[in-house]
Amino acid sequence: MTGTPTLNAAPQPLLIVDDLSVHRGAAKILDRVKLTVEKGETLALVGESGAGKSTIATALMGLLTGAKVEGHAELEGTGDLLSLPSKQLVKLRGQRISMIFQDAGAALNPAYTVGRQLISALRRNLGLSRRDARERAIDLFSSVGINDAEARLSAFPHQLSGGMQQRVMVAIALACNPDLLLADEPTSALDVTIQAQIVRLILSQTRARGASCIFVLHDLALASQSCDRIVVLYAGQVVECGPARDVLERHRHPYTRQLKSCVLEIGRQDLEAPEGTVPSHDSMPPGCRFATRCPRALPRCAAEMPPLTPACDDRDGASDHAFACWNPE
Ligand SMILES: Nc1ncnc2c1ncn2[C@@H]1O[C@H](COP(=O)(O)OP(=O)(O)OP(=O)(O)O)[C@@H](O)[C@H]1O
Repeated sequence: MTGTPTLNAAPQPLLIVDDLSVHRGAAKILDRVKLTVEKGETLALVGESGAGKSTIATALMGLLTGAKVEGHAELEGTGDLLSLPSKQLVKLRGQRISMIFQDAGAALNPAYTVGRQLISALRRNLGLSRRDARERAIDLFSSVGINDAEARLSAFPHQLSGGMQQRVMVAIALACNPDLLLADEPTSALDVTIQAQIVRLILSQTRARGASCIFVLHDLALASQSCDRIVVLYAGQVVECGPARDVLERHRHPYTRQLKSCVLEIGRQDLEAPEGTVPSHDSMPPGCRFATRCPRALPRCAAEMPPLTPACDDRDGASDHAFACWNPE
């Protein structure tokens, strides 16, 4: 028998996104986005409003409407999510990949109790009996910190606080032990005092299940504290990516520096807002999209798009830290 070299083979990533582009009419909302999510890893997508973070998450869920999607998103054992027939995608949602939305109040159905919404997800996806699904729903509610879980099953969404509604969404998203959780700024509609609790809850629950998570965040500091790797997006493109610590402490792209100083210096009188505005999607420059706001821009930057380049500055190339800039820091 001929041996096959599988014993020492590197584990396959859970998700490989390759050249994901999204067009809405003439506007190119995402431009050849590449990212990889390892099994059990938490990846943060950061960037200012309009960078395309939610579009990535929604495209992976197959929920984008009115847009042309190009590229590939290989989910291990499933194939390309972007070209799966919708019947297969429906089956996959909840079971292998699930999403927590920005506003739980809007995502939950106001006409049904939260228990009914969770129990029906469990019955539909796992084929549980009504009684087993109810028991599992109580366990899930308890595991996400909902007190008096059994009684809360009969609450309607409007009877719960925003934080409780988001805990319900976390329970529903994790109900069927998905391999990949997409969390799209799940705390943006919440009081600051409970934002950190919900972020911690999502990360601890995903990690406890060995699942991977793509976390959409505005806040680079929060991303670096809570996630393994970071992808920084600007105007639909990846401008820097790598291990969270490298991106925060050894950033090379001037935009990452600006994001970082916005977070670290917020509240200071001398905070320097980036000058200029993000170019409009239907008239993007041929070169770097950040060039018009960049304090380090060279003539070349406006004319030629910089490719993602390995940073090679850390741990003998063991890190996959990379940046797209002609004049990096
Ligand atoms: N349904 C839509 N129709 C038209 N344009 C859209 C639609 N959804 C998003 N866009 C545009 O796509 C771009 C990316 O939006 P997206 O919501 O993905 O950004 P984001 O980084 O998640 O921003 P935010 O942090 O504000 O949610 C924006 O310019 C937005 O205006």
